[in-house]
Amino acid sequence: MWSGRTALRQLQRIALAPSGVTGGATAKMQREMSTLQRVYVTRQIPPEGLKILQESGQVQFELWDSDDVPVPRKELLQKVKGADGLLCVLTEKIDAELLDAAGPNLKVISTMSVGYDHLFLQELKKRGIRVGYTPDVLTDAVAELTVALLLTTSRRLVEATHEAKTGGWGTWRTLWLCGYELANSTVGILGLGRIGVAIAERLAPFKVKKFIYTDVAPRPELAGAINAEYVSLDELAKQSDFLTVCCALTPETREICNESLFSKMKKTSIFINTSRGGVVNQEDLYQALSTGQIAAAGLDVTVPEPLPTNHPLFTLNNCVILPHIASASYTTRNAMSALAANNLLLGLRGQPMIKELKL
Ligand SMILES: O=C(O)C(=O)CO
Repeated sequence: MWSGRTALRQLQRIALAPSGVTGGATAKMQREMSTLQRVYVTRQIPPEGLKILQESGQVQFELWDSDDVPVPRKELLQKVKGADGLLCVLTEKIDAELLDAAGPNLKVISTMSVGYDHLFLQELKKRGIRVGYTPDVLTDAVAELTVALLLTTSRRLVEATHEAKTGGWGTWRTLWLCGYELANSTVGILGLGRIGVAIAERLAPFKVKKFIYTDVAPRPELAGAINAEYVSLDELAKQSDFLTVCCALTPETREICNESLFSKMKKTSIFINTSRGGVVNQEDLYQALSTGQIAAAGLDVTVPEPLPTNHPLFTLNNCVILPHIASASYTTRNAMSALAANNLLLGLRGQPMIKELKL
């Protein structure tokens, strides 16, 4: 095992070398490296996580040294061969094909995300592969962004700045660019977890009248903190002035926001989604928005991502679309990176991870 600054610098050089290049490692160092566990990192992750891996003295890792494009699937399948661990982000499908390509050494997957719909959990369970993920550290950032998106959508900020910039700003008008306010409103949360609670805590000071939520079962331990009432999905749709989706994407929640849900919502309701695009039937949402069935929608997530610029949803003034940035603060992305790295190292040492999925 290397120790000291020279070895660390050498390890960093190897870790950060472009694919397949092992810098200027000597034969001795290469022998020592062969005792380190092998890890592939599918993205240039934020520096805190990289530093943890580099300074661990536990792993040698290669990474896809870009944040602008995901690692091509072919390259990924090649690079995971023989790896002990994989640190990935949500753009990589971790399925049977990838696990077959990796082979029997693979013991740990650590995803730098709270969502895990890109992981084929049955396959991972079958093969005894442990999974780390990054809940909690992103709750504040996601809740903040959800509130920002809700206000941007309900108070028509994108339309308003566009009008101001492009000459649409005439005289002060009595009903021009009017939207909907949170005061005295009912806010519905579809899927109550840490993020839903954090959103409600931030919205409460806006004088929301009532919080309601639905989930597979009541969650009194969470709902108590925000005084939220458990209702059916139908009631959630009927009563909510603002309906915010916070559930994970699972077979049960796929396209749960569809024509049936939108048709029960009020014409004045605002729909917000910062969870996963797959929970929404986008054709049904387009219909609901374009026919005035609901007032507006704010989406941070879509199917596919990126949403093609010629997608019909982009033609609507009452639809605000963000490029999946809910957790995108420097603090949070570094915290996610560090947690993903620590989960990986702990998992590879056979110890409990800080945040591990129960498979
Ligand atoms: O972590 C996730 O699951 C995201 O969607 C990005 O923060």
